[in-house]
Amino acid sequence: MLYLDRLPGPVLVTDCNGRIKHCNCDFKRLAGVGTAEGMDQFFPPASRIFLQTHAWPLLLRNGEFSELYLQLQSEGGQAIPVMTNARISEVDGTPEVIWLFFVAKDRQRFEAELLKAREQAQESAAQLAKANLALQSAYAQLANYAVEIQSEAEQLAQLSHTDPLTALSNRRALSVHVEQWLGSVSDLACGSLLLIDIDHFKQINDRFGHAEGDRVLVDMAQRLLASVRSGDSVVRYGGEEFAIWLPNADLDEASDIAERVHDQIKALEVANESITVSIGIASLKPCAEYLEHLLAAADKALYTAKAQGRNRSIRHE
Ligand SMILES: Nc1nc2c(ncn2[C@@H]2O[C@H](COP(=O)(O)OP(=O)(O)OP(=O)(O)O)[C@@H](O)[C@H]2O)c(=O)[nH]1
Repeated sequence: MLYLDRLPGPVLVTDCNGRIKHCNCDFKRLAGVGTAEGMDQFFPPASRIFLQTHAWPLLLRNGEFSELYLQLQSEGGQAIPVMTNARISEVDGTPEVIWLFFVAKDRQRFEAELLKAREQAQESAAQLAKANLALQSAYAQLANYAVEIQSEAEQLAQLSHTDPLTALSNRRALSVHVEQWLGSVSDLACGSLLLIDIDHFKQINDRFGHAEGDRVLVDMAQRLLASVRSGDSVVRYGGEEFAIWLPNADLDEASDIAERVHDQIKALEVANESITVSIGIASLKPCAEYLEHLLAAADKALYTAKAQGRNRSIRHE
């Protein structure tokens, strides 16, 4: 059939049972001449099944199909991917099927490349998800470290404001308390300070030992705490010196508290001997004075209390 040989591509003509009637030169070059009369011989097993179960039913129902993906088989047994169009037409009253094949090696390569690209994309996505998880866990760890550092900083700040022996606040904390008060009250407010020094403390150490001296300091701290209201600050100011900051207390109120302190420590004894303290009292008005002046005034009053025979409170007027 000369006109079939002139067509640009492999063409096969069969009857409606797949018996070969003609094939052109391009088809023979591609799949060989064949040895049997059925077209099945040109297809590998998988494509034969596909032809029987899908292509033929489609063709017989619709009279044609297009772009079905099949595989032909070369004479050497090699699979050749082809796109296939087929149509039933009548020639002299007899139906015959024309099969057109388009070699689709490129499509197969594109599909393989596409598949590979998809696998790579999936792998990248998995790696990204893994990296994301690692990042999240690193963030969580970082947040934990931040919390730990914050808590350590708070502990350090606490330690730097605490006297290790008595667990009272120290003199650094006193300035913080007074400064805070100065920043928060009106000019008319009045705060007072008691500067308390244990009388003849050196003798306690000398006679009963340093450990006993320490016990007295700890006991003293407890009694001072018991003498004040919440909101007042008891601090260990130095060796055997304590201070009580009384925000919003004037000189009279502070003197009352000093008396309470003397009462509280009456029961504090070493070897049946009572311990006494001397107290200097001074008051502060936020508009005029600051902590150094307050401490200087209380210290002056304390010195006077000692000079006047100890075991007493003296007010700085
Ligand atoms: N056990 C003990 N003693 C301390 C501590 N800090 C300071 N001291 C002692 O406290 C004593 C203070 O002595 P002084 O300054 O002479 O005062 P004092 O003996 O109380 O005399 P007056 O204040 O004049 O009544 C010294 O012997 C210090 O060694 C401490 O933490 N523990």
